[in-house]
Amino acid sequence: MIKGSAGIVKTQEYHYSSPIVLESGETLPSLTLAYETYGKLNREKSNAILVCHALSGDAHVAGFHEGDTKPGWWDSVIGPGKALDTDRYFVICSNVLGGCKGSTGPSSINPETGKPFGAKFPVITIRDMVNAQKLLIDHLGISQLYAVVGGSMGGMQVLQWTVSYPDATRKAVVIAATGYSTPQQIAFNEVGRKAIISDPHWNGGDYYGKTLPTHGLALARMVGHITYLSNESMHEKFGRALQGKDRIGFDFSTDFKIESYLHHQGDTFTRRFDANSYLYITKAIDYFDLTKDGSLTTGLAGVNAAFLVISVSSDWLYPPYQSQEIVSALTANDAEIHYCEIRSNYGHDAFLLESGQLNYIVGRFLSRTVVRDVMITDVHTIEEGTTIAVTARRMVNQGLNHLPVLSANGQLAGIVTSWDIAKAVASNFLWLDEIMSRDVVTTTPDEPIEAAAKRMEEHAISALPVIDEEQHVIGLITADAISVLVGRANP
Ligand SMILES: CC(=O)SCCNC(=O)CCNC(=O)[C@H](O)C(C)(C)COP(=O)(O)OP(=O)(O)OC[C@H]1O[C@@H](n2cnc3c(N)ncnc32)[C@H](O)[C@@H]1OP(=O)(O)O
Ligand SMILES: N[C@@H](CCO)C(=O)O
Repeated sequence: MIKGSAGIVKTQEYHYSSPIVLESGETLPSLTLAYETYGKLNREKSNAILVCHALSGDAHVAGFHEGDTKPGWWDSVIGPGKALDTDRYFVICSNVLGGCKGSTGPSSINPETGKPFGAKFPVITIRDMVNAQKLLIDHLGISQLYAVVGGSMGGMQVLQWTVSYPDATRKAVVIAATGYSTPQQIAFNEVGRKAIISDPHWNGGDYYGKTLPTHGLALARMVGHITYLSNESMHEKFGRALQGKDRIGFDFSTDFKIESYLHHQGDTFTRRFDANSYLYITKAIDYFDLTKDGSLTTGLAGVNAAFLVISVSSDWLYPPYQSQEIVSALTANDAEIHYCEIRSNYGHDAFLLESGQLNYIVGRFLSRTVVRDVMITDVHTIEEGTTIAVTARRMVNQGLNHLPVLSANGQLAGIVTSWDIAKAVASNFLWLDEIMSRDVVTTTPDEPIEAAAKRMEEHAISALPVIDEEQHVIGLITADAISVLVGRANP
């Protein structure tokens, strides 16, 4: 497969000018979201994928800004032929509410005072971030997303989407995330926040246009960055190698490469990130908790999407057991769920680095079509014991070629086709039970579409009832629907 670039992109802005009530009960007077899009929205508006970014990401997820040599932060998985294939999908990414890359956040001007919000910005949550994204998606005229995808805090937003708006996305990809923040995660975030707040230049959050609290922010990033790596990857990358010297200095200057590396990560971060945004976004992460009455199963009870959950073997910040808890909760709720643990030494940041594994796993999940995706759910049925005359009239009036027959307890008992009816009339049969096929070939909602199509071909039939575990008919899939699917390029 030839993998290409999403090309040159520009960040756009969406303005929402009405007040927004936040989860805290506070109100934001208006909202701006910075966003980018890649690929084309199809006519049915059914191929949109929203990418949600992690703590320090932004809307520039793929392609290049004019004149730049470095692509967006997840360019390795977004573009023609990649997992989020921009030849098929319309990919959207927006900077989160509370961020500092074009969306409304603490560094934005408060329209009521004409000054940056600073620490007067209301505390926001992951749910608020998702509500803001929903406004953007509505603005783009998309009633249902094909998928929502994200790693780390992006994965939390994905889960929140499926809970807040159960019918607004068909698929959900949750990578290196959790259903709730643990004390250990909160603890690391609090150390970062304390580092910022203890910097005298933080000045109660009022530092815009003055000296910035870079020292505190760099320290916060250093602590955070350690949690994004793994013990193995640090060994591999740095070992005990010294930085620019042959022997240890017996002083407090930089000795080891790992120290120099962390200083570099801290320093570069302060050039691209706002300290107040760091405070607000880490708070949103800490507050994230989808459990209800202490149970994640209860918290995820209303979801409808098909899920792919991915964890990373060496991630000790969001360890695989947390992804497995999401999987258990979804399984208990009968959700369609696929789980995969990536083998990687990179630690938490593997979701940004393991492009080979991610392209394969996410690409397969996104391009996989199952019966549920194309079945008709508004299925006409008829009861056993009906006369052929009544059945024939029903089929003619509704323009039906296939009619599942139900027993008195609502289970599938047989099927009748217009061809059966024609034969029955010719042979003077009176009752449906005399002519219906009792040995019905069926399918289930999660069967891959290719398997269902093959079965239809083998049995030379043109429709399959879709049944649940209790033999109730929940849909119907026709050969016509499958040929439409095969014939069109976009999902
Ligand atoms: C969704 C989102 O999260 S979006 C934001 C994602 N991006 C970030 O978070 C940026 C911060 N960086 C990271 O998180 C990670 O570094 C990644 C995942 C993006 C990239 O990982 P890698 O490709 O393995 O890069 P690595 O961690 O080795 O860092 C390379 C940098 O460290 C520097 N470096 C390496 N060794 C040393 C050293 N001994 N001393 C000083 N600097 C060093 C390199 O020069 C390079 O600098 P540059 O980034 O300014 O060019
Ligand atoms: N590198 C990621 C880690 C948090 O998931 C970020 O900075 O957003």
